[in-house]
Amino acid sequence: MGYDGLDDLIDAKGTEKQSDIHPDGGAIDFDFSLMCKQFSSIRLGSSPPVELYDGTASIHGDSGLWATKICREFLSSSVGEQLIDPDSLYETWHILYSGATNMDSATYIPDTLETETRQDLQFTVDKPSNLSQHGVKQNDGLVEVMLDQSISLIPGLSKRHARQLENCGFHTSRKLLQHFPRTYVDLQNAQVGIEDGQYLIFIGKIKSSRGIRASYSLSFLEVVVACDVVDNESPSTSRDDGADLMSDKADNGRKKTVFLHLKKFFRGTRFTYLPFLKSLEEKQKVGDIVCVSGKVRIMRSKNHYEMREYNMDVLQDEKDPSFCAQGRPYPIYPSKGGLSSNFLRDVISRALKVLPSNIDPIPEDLARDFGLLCLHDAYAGIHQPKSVKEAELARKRLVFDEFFYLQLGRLFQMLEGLGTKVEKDGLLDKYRKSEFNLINTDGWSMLTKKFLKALPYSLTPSQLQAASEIIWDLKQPVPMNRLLQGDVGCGKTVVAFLACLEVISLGYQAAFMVPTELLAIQHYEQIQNLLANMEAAECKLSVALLTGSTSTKESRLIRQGLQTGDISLVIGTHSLIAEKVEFSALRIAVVDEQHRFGVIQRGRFNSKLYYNSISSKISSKISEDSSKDSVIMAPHILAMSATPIPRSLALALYGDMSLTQITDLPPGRIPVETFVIEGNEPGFEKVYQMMFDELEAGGKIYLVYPVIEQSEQLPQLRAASADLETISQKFSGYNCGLLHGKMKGDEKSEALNLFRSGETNILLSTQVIEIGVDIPDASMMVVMNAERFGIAQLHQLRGRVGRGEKMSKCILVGSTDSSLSRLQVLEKSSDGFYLANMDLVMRGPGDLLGRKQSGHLPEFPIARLEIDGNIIQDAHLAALKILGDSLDLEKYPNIKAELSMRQPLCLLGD
Ligand SMILES: Nc1ncnc2c1ncn2[C@@H]1O[C@H](COP(=O)(O)OP(=O)(O)OP(=O)(O)O)[C@@H](O)[C@H]1O
Repeated sequence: MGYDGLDDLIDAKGTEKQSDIHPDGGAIDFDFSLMCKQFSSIRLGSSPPVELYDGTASIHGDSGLWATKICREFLSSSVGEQLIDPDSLYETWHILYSGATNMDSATYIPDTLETETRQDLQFTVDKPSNLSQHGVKQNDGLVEVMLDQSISLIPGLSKRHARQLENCGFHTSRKLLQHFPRTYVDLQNAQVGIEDGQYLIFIGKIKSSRGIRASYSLSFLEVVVACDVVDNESPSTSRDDGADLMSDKADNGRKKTVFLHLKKFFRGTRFTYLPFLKSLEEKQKVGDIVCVSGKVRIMRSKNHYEMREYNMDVLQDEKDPSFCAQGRPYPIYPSKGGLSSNFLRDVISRALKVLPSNIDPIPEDLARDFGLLCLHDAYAGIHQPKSVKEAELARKRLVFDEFFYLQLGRLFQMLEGLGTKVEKDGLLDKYRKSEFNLINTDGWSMLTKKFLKALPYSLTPSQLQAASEIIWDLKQPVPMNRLLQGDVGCGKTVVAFLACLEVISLGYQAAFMVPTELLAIQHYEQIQNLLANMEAAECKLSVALLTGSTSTKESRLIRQGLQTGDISLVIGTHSLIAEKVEFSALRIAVVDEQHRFGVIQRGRFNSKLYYNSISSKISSKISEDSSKDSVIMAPHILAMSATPIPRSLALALYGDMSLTQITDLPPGRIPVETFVIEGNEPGFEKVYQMMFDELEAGGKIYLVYPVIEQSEQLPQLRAASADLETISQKFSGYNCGLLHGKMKGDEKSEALNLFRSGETNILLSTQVIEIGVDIPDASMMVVMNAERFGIAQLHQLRGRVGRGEKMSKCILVGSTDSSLSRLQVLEKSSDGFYLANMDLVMRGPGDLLGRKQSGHLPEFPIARLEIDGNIIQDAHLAALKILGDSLDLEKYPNIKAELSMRQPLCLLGD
């Protein structure tokens, strides 16, 4: 045959068949069964293992035996088997062996690495001294777990390998264990049939185990497992009598035996030596019943299958093989920085094997109360689940942790800002009281009561309740941090005004920050009108408007007024948080449409106002009647959100806030009639006709466009500026106006005022009107290219009409037929919370909140806000429970340590 021996044959095969270098990187992919046909000394199936390399044994025999002996002793000695990955036996052996023989660094190249990294990534041996560091150390009662120790301490990882993992962001075991499977493939029982590339699970008997030297620097272990499976092709098959484990008497005639060739490859000269290969072989005991799962590849010989990516468990006698062979999820990981899914699975499984069971900082009883797995089981369950249910339970626990530490961090930070236990308990109490049922205006100041009386309408029960809740909060010795939510047009502004008046009546100041100048002007005019209704002269307050367009002279005067305390209420844009603006006695800051401001901005706003209000207060020594406590108190914050945010999202974004919801609408509101129409020629004809009818009936129309100017890139989008002429011609008897974000401040308010007064009948606008614009007699809205907007955004836009008592219409013009179905949800519902939830589920939080705000959402590696709403509520309750029990977390040192490790506090931005 032209070969001197088997060594020579394998070496020659390795070099000859370059195409056989596996694309995964370097492992030689020769078909061992084919070779058996050529070289009769190798036999498969029931044949006993063949001592292939006796010749080399004489060269290294002594040191090999010595090393194997030490290796065995080493395993049974102090290090303890539980800390050693059975698969790393060869590596442990290597340490000892290399000490004796002083060989080059040994390497193991898992055949699971992607090509580009495969050459660089190598498993070598852990120093035994390191192994002991993987246990749990008791340190002053603190469980110092391995989770945050360096990745290099995972047994069997070479320095290079650890470095590569670190470069990909896996600095610690925690990082690695939190690299969650992207998906699970359905591992099926092989009895259903075997096809190339399938993930299957088998029960079989080990027939042989061979460590084979393939070349001077490459070796591999091949374990052959015989399994009985149903023969779908022929009714009767000759069977190997050793492989009848899965036989079912009824099926006896239709079974066949298949042979699995489980292969692991090793690169490195020292892995080609006999003692090492022997030690590999010995780990797999011929005759053992095993459960093997992984991906099968068909070999050239019939009924022979190769598996390079596999798990193998030896079954104990008492285990029911059929149970073990049940299908289960098989994790597939997202590859990262060139580390393949298979490689990551290998390393994660090593990390799991040394993961101590008592790593959970959360007390057992709390975990039980919320139906959670312990942390150890959760990591095991997510990475190596036995069932989909187990994976789901594990996921639930890990999602809970993400939310829990976020909530805990936020609440903890809030508590840290408070002085006394009474204040802290009071704050926690507030969070616990999700329902505040008391409507009580008795405690309100005279000024607030007069304002209430002078309103041209009565507040709805829900508005009254919200105002009661907020005003009650204002009287507490703790700064309020509250989010006021409600559907479009429910009347949040007036509730916020009531809160402002309450603090003003006590001699303090209020600031009202809104995201656009238009809205600032509108609010300013609205409060002036409402105050004008009040009879008593002493009720005349000094109110100022401060925006980017305020002249330098005027803004200097306003700043002076704020500093001296002459101005009681200032309404403005983010100019209010400019460094130069100082307050004399700021007591409440209202942040309207607060999700338009980034969290960082909000934080800056809070702390700035706090600082300024203290500094100016102390220096000017005004408000003699204020108690010392109130001097050092931060201002109350009332945030308002017009986009109804599902509670889960609100907790994630504003976990540090108490929530108040206005759940009803002012009386007499008629739901806006909504139509979805395709934007083709007949569609537009219909739309124009409806517009004519509306104008004839004395209505006012908003025409909303996705863009200002026509663009060459997106010619299908209708543009506001470009359409002005067309629409003006079409509706020649009526006046058309234009409003968009690129116009100057005064141009914008003029356009809006003309529309408000009725001089303009049709206002062509971009989505700039989405926020807060309140023109009660606007009765129709047409949204062009409506599919470009999110559901929640369209609901907001639609909320600009139907604010009076007139029946209003909203027409959503979709560009294509296929875009209509998504829009139709708006035809059916006018409930903002329902629609926000739909948007959350359909498009995720990013689209619901818009890019700016969603950029401030904390990162959740595993949680999905759209489906994990219940878990975040549980986490919120659990955080309250823990803090209620120990305000400074001293009773829960492990939780405190974990909290600081996760660093959720910086997410607050303040
Ligand atoms: N109880 C009420 N009865 C009648 N009208 C009311 C009542 N409360 C508020 N309004 C009026 O309803 C309109 C909408 O109020 P407001 O602008 O405060 O709503 P909003 O909740 O801020 O809505 P949006 O989020 O759309 O800005 C205003 O014209 C306001 O005067």
